[in-house]
Amino acid sequence: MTSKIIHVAVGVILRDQQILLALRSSKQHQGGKWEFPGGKVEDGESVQQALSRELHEEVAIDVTHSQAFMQIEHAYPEKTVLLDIYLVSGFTGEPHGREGQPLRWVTIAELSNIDFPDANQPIVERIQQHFSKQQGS
Ligand SMILES: Nc1nc2c([nH]c(=O)n2[C@H]2C[C@H](O)[C@@H](COP(=O)(O)OP(=O)(O)OP(=O)(O)O)O2)c(=O)[nH]1
Ligand SMILES: [Mg+2]
Repeated sequence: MTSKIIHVAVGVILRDQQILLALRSSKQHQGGKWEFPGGKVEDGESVQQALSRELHEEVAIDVTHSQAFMQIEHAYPEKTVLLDIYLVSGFTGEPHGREGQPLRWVTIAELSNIDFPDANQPIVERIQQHFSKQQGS
């Protein structure tokens, strides 16, 4: 078993106070779960370059505004991932699943009821905190 940590660029894509999710295919690691679109950072790429590339490849959007949000390291039995999560608040194009994967928009409250990979629980909590503070201020 390899001890290499897999670095993943993850986009929390926002539009009209909703967030875009994609269904991971049954053949993928954590298949059948909903995810924030994204993928592995390749050698020589910055995380933001990887984010832009992955979101273009997976959901056909071009990122125009993103900001670092949080990082999570999570050990699954078979691999350890470092999720590098960005808020994507500006993009061009209309999202669609370019790899045939279903997409859905959910409200921030609805995130609590989604079947995500285990690593994602702290992301959901942080998003909900972040946006409840913003609304209250
Ligand atoms: N994109 C994404 N990956 C996540 C999330 N939560 C989580 O544990 N992961 C894990 C699952 C995978 O082990 C890894 C991401 O890999 P990926 O399958 O998206 O990578 P990729 O797009 O480069 O795909 P591939 O070319 O290897 O098929 O991170 C999430 O919300 N979004
Ligand atoms: Mg991916």
